[in-house]
Amino acid sequence: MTLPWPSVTLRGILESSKEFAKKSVWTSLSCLKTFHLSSENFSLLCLFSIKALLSAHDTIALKDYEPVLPPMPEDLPDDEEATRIVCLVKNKQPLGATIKRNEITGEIFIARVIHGGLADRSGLLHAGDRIIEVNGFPVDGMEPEQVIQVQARSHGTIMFKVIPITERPVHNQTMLYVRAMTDYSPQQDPAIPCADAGMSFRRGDILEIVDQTDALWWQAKKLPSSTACAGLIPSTNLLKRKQREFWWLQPYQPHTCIQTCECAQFSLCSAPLVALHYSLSCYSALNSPYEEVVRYQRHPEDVHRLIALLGPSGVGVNELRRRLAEMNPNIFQGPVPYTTRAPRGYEESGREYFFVSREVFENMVYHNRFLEYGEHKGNMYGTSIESAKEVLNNGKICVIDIEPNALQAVRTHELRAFVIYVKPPTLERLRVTRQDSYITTNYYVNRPFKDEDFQEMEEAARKIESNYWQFFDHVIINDELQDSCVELLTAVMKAQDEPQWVPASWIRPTSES
Ligand SMILES: Nc1ncnc2c1ncn2[C@@H]1O[C@H](COP(=O)(O)OP(=O)(O)OP(=O)(O)O)[C@@H](O)[C@H]1O
Repeated sequence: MTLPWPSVTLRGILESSKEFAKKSVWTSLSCLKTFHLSSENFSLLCLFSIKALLSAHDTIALKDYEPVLPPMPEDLPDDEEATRIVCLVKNKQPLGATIKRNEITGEIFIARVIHGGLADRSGLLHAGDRIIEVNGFPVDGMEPEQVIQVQARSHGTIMFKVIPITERPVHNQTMLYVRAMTDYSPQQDPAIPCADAGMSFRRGDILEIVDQTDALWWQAKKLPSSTACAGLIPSTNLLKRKQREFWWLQPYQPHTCIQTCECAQFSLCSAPLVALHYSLSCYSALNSPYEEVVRYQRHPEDVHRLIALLGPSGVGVNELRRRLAEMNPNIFQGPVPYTTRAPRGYEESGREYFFVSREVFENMVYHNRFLEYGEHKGNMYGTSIESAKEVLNNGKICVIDIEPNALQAVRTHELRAFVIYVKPPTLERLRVTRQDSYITTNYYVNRPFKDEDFQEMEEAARKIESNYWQFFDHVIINDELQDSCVELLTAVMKAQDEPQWVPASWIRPTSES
């Protein structure tokens, strides 16, 4: 689709090319004179330059440029500067603007112009402009849907007569990048001004917010972005409001489609607020539907980022962590855990475990010094923040496995965890790959996998994904063990050496922190 050109512009191209040719000739001549070339060379070069310029001019002048725009209307009103005629070339792309009607006066206005869309790129239509005519049809008093029909009927070009907004508000847009903490589908949102102009996203997606001028509807692009055109998404405040309403009004029903809304991308701006389904299962999604992020690359002299592995029981988190440590124990290391059990003969405090009394352990729990802790056969076990930091301060890469409830404790400024989710492959692939593997459960140590184990693993994975997907920096499907080890090593090195999106609060204070 080509850019919409106002009719004056094509003519302008021809005029400016002639002007350019003239100017270039004079510039060339004066330059050559300045360099005191011999009169013979000077006249030769002049000849070449003139020939080339004239030939370029002739080529441009002989060409027919498509499409041919309609002539400008002759009956333009006297107060001409008050109105503007805008001709856009129609193609399959939507116009990239929404309209609204003043319910008292019946006047039609441009409600918003979508960033990077056709109207925006023309630079000729702006939010607040009043539309008087579309293709010669006066639109005052029409319903927005009727206006859409008028513009939909036109072929080739579409002409708007508008009264430009007198004082366009100046918005100093600051670039904002966020990680979506919830799913959103404009097609399931009856409140969106125009579903076709909306942009869907999933938890964990990185969004570039290109326009926050509207308090309710922001414009954003999903990264990495292949499109120039932004889409509408609910603002933080709007999502929070909907989440609160939904929280009070409805029992949790996953993925309920309440109502679908059809509308062309040129539609009424305001719509009634209807309670929506958003994933509310995660506490932090309720706190903030978007997490502000920044691009962060670890400085080679900084401590490494913590690597946190997470997955359903039996998927192979320990196996992968063990193999990674074996690859190079000088680089990869786990933190030394704490326990209240008595040391065995060969064990040394600070090597296998830190052996501490229950009183000391409970004191550490009280002061939030554990990333995770639990009780097993009457003894307490736990991984402390200090143990992880000690590995990192020694210049090594600390690799730990965590339960989902430790996510908040590791996603901090001091540990800067890179979270890797280990996902089971399909049931068929589990049956094939785990034929010679053994599982340890609450009741058995090392017994062969059964089909029920695989089903439980799949079910646990579904729950983890539906609640925590937004926190995963990388996902490994643990199918063939060897491939997973290679993928893990690659991801771990990328986390340390390549730029990553991290919460902005890790780098600088934010309004949320
Ligand atoms: N890709 C794989 N192919 C075959 N066997 C695997 C694979 N990954 C792990 N295993 C095996 O599956 C078994 C369970 O793995 P592991 O103990 O690492 O699970 P886990 O995720 O740490 O579970 P838990 O948290 O319950 O300890 C082990 O015998 C391990 O060798």
